Amino acid sequence: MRVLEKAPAKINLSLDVLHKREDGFHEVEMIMTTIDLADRVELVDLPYEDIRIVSHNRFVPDDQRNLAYQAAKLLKERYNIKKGISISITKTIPVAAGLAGGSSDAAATLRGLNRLWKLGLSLDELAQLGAEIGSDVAFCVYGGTALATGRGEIIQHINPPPHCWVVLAKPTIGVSTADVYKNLKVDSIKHPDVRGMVQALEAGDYDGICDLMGNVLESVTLHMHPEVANIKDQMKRFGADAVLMSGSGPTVFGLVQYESRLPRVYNGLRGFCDQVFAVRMLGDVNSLD
Ligand SMILES: C[C@](O)(CO)[C@H](O)COP(=O)(O)OP(=O)(O)OC[C@H]1O[C@@H](n2ccc(N)nc2=O)[C@H](O)[C@@H]1O
Ligand SMILES: Nc1ncnc2c1ncn2[C@@H]1O[C@H](COP(=O)(O)OP(=O)(O)OP(=O)(O)O)[C@@H](O)[C@H]1O
Repeated sequence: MRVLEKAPAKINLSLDVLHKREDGFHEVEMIMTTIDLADRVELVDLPYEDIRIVSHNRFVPDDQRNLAYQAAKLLKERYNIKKGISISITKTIPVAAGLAGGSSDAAATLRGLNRLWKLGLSLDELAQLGAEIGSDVAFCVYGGTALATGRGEIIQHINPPPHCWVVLAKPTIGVSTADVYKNLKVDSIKHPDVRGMVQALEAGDYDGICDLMGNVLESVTLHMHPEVANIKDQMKRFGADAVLMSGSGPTVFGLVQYESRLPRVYNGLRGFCDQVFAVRMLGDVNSLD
């Protein structure tokens, strides 16, 4: 049998860090939403007991380092599944970009294997398993729009952002999430108004959302890679309504309300960056169906 799952990227409309925890992780408060930039995960039964990763992207590991591999292994062990699986990942989401590509592939693998192996698990149960793989995986299991707290695994669904376009530009550098958190100076953070962002989303207030966008990890990544700040400036100059770095970066995204403005932002960025995308928000929780 064969199962196909879409694995969309996320952006962080707001990302705050409250403090460093005893377990080494950081306590966060962030707003995440899925966008229509997605990998494709295809799951096919194998006639022998093994987990095989097939990917034609040279930056994607094809062994136990792959988060999709870890998702399959976790389900096999937890539910004593004596079956083999081939996981083909067609990447569209740039790797190590702050867009949760690997996490979304893992989440898609959890959803897909739940169907293929008829495990009957709820999304909440899959999200709990996902949290064992990585902090962003729980959100990616549901998709949609959410307030994420804890180390990112406690998910509260909220209203999707109003209809708009998202332009993304990824510089050629890759960024290590662990390095960014390690270099964050927790005591000198200027905190974004995450709860205000929840209210703006609940009210469908596009201008409010634009005004309240903020990400405390920017200070670290922009310091390490000044070209990210340059891309932010260019995106603003070309007419995006609001511009922010996603997650630990280095991808920068800009919101554009009117389609008539999109070509100027998109084409302007193409002069600076190899990887530029213009996509829709997919912020509705049912967008994975
Ligand atoms: C930056 C974000 O992508 C924003 O959505 C997430 O906070 C990171 O999520 P992720 O990549 O799934 O993170 P994980 O794979 O769980 O952790 C990678 C590393 O980032 C650091 N980390 C991650 C999440 C968190 N709340 N605090 C941390 O300090 C830890 O050093 C950890 O070893
Ligand atoms: N399925 C996968 N796709 C891409 N990278 C993967 C995958 N599985 C494991 N990885 C490893 O994870 C690293 C980070 O890749 P990923 O694209 O998930 O980063 P990210 O978008 O910054 O994640 P996040 O936003 O959750 O911090 C890569 O360098 C790669 O070695």
